[in-house]
Amino acid sequence: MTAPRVPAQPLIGLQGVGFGYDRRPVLDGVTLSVAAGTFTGVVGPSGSGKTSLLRLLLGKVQPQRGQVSTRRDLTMAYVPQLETVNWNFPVTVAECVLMSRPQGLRWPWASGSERREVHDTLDRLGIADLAGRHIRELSGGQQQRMFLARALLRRPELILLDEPTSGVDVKTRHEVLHLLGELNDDGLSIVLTTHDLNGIAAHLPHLVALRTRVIAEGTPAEVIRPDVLEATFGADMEVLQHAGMPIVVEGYRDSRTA
Ligand SMILES: Nc1ncnc2c1ncn2[C@@H]1O[C@H](COP(=O)(O)OP(=O)(O)OP(=O)(O)O)[C@@H](O)[C@H]1O
Repeated sequence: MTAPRVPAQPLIGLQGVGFGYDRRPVLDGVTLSVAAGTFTGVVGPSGSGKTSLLRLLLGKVQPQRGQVSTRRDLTMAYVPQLETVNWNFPVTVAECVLMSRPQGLRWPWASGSERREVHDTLDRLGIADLAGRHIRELSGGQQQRMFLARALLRRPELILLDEPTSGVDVKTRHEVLHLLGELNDDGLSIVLTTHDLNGIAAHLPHLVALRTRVIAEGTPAEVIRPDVLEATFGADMEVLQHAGMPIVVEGYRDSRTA
């Protein structure tokens, strides 16, 4: 006889969360749960509250209404939007990655095992040969990988990425997505935000459409639908099906009736 399955406690649960920076609500009545081993994409227009949601999950800001329950001892790491980073900071890739350690060690003082760990992480992300480069001299895709390396060095169970593929080319976007898929297969839980419905969202197992509230949640087939997209982005979009995957055609009706 098999034991009854007890649903695993979520890593983080949001119940009826309301949040705003001033009196205007940025998030309202948001109920969500991040389960172990899941890979979730949060989609929504600019200003819909995606970054604020990540900050709530991280515990950087507190809800004004409702509750955020985080499993005790949960280790999280955050990969910021690249535009928010100060690239003039005079450090190499290896130093920048090493500085993510809680003790924030600079390279000259790193032990052999710390150097090896940095090298192995950079190697896994395919940028070990860039370890000695100044961070300003990296391409967008390389910068993204360096921040992923920084996050992974903290050995998180959950990683939160804010727009991880904005400003990178199609090939890099595929590589980043593939890499995240591999990390998720290895057990890492992932939440990312994206504007990119066709290039990213359609390829993820689970999506949340956000516009102040959760408009819809589910598989890409359940979320990437004209009614959900209209309610989320306020725009008329047609959705085609190709090889079992939704493809969004933006401005379809507008261009026909123009
Ligand atoms: N520190 C802040 N102080 C005041 N208002 C803020 C602050 N950060 C964000 N906001 C406002 O809160 C709203 C939601 O912002 P948030 O960054 O969460 O949206 P987003 O969906 O991540 O947007 P984007 O896709 O453009 O990054 C926006 O209207 C924004 O101007």
